[in-house]
Amino acid sequence: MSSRTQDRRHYAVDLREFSVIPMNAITFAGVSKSYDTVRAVETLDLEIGSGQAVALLGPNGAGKSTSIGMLLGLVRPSGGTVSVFGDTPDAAVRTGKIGAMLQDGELVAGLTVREVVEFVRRLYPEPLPLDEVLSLANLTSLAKRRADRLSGGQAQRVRFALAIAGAPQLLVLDEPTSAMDVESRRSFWASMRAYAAGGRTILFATHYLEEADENADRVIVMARGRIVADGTAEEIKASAGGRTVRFTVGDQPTAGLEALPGVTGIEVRGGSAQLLTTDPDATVQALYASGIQVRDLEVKGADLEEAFLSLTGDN
Ligand SMILES: Nc1ncnc2c1ncn2[C@@H]1O[C@H](COP(=O)(O)OP(=O)(O)OP(=O)(O)O)[C@@H](O)[C@H]1O
Repeated sequence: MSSRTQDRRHYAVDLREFSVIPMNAITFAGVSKSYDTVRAVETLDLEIGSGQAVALLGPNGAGKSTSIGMLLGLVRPSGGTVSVFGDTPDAAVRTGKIGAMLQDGELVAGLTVREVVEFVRRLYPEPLPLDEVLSLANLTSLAKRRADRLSGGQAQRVRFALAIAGAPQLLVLDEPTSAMDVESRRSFWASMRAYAAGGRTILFATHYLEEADENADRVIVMARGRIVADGTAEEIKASAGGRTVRFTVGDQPTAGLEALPGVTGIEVRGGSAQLLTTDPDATVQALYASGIQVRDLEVKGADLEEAFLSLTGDN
């Protein structure tokens, strides 16, 4: 075989491998983190494919920020390895593959919005065009304003602009809308979706369940350092009790409702009862057979809030 044929074969094999094995954007393999006696993250195994928008949802202290810190190379894991597009977090940050918007971060005093964004853009090898960054972050009309004289929501938009300035393939946002009012939040998520539309990967931590529901393809719920659920918002709702059955019960005794088939939770207040159930048909049949006089019966999907509380054990 000539060396030329050998070269060509080698090339063909490489190409095939490249197309068959899609690279994960994020891999956590057996990752844990302890701060002295506090076990912030238990053994975490997680793969996030390229192009997904993923919400990391969980109550205070669940381990979200610690996981994000490890992803960005800011926190060293106590065990396991984190990789980003096959690289270490440090290398991925250095080469501009990750952009991040963290919970705080002062904006440079005395510079305009345009100057701050331009300054950061220039740190990256292949940044987005300045006008595109300003437009994506909804900052075009604020470009000449001083960055240290903005409202909380406007300052968050500048932080978002800085996070996308280097055209990162992975954008990581830690509770990005915590200081925003409803309107700012809506416009922020529109910007985020516009950025994600180019096949980029987004990971964001949030306490707001409706944000996860509306903006993520996949929702990962963490509690006490562990993943307690992982799926679409719909799957998570279904896995945590599925449906609610509501009805008016008046002042009749309600003992025994919790024992009806499928029921995983019950709340009785002001003459109305609400049952969380995995099997609404069986629950309703048994309810009618129980002798309780049921009025205004209604069955609907549990919302993500109920699912979340049930999964994290915070109810
Ligand atoms: N630098 C630190 N030193 C000691 N303990 C820490 C440190 N950072 C976090 N922890 C602890 O680790 C646990 C996980 O915290 P982490 O901030 O990762 O959770 P979180 O889900 O991001 O919470 P929040 O939503 O409140 O930001 C908590 O018990 C927290 O008190």
